[in-house]
Amino acid sequence: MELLSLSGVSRQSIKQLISNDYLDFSRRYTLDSNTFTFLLENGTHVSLLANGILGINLASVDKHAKSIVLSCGIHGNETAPIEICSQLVTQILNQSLLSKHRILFIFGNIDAMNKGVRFIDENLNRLFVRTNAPVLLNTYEKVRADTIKHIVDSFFNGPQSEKIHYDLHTAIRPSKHEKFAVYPFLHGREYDLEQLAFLSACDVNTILLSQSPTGTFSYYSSFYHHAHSFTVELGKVKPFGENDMRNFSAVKKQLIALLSKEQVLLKHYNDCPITVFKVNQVINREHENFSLGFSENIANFTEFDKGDVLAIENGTPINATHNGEAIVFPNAEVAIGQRALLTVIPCEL
Ligand SMILES: O=C(O)CCC(=O)N[C@@H](CCC(=O)O)C(=O)O
Ligand SMILES: [Zn+2]
Repeated sequence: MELLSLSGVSRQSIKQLISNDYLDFSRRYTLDSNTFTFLLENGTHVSLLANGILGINLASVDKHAKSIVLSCGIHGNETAPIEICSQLVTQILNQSLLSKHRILFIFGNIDAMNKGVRFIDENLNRLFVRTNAPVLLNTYEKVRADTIKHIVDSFFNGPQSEKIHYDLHTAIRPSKHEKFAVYPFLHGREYDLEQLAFLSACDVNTILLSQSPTGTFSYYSSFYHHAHSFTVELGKVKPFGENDMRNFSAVKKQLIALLSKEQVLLKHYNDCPITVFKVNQVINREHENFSLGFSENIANFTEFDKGDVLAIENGTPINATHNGEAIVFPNAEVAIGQRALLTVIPCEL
């Protein structure tokens, strides 16, 4: 799907296009002017800040209002989260959902969404870094990451309030824990048990504690803005229209509660059936000659024993260091220098 220009289209028609079908609008049209804002009858301010990036603001500042970023489509073929967010936007625009909080809805990689692929030139979810290094090649994703970072920075630098970011994904392969979340490395800050109880209410009962900085979007908002941030994996990648939305009813219900209530009522963390893992190894592909030590299509969280070969790089094996060490996100085809798999081991919080 080629993006169409909005130049020459009246403001009223743009408002109608956005309100009729926001996902379709985002996939079809490119925003030429800087921003486009309109007001709903219930007082909600809606601002289109860039292609696929929509800000929702309250009529008046409320000291309880949280600042919530819901991102999806950072990988273009991970469609279920895009459909969930698009349904939430529709409910806000048709005023069946009144948000009590500031929200930023982000469809990450619009071009990749339109082509049904993970990315166009490079993995967008490795580009959430701040650097002064000269840009050698301005890929679609580099430009998009800059736009997203800029908008997220001004959103989180707005009114001081609780900051939350759920970056919603689906995984390439099946998983022994269908829904799970990556808790970015906190540099010594405390884990937030209420956040984990919220994720549990969303049916996300497996948490991976990252142990080092990364270039992911959730790490970016966590590190630079001290937001409660997570990469949330909601199931397996499927094309648009093929997701069984019943699998996401808990997450959708909880997101609606989060947006529409001042405070969501949650179980205590100790009463949630949460399993916690910590990252044990981050195995990067450093050479052309790199292969996995197991079949490409085994499920995430498949366990290995100490000494088992997890990958072979330039003839050198990389082994599991613990019994029960499990693999997550294996992908031998990543660009050189990027993460080819994670391994995790169970831990306590
Ligand atoms: O299924 C896969 O191999 C990839 C799924 C995915 O996109 N995962 C994220 C995780 C980000 C994080 O570690 O926080 C990614 O790889 O970008
Ligand atoms: Zn993803």
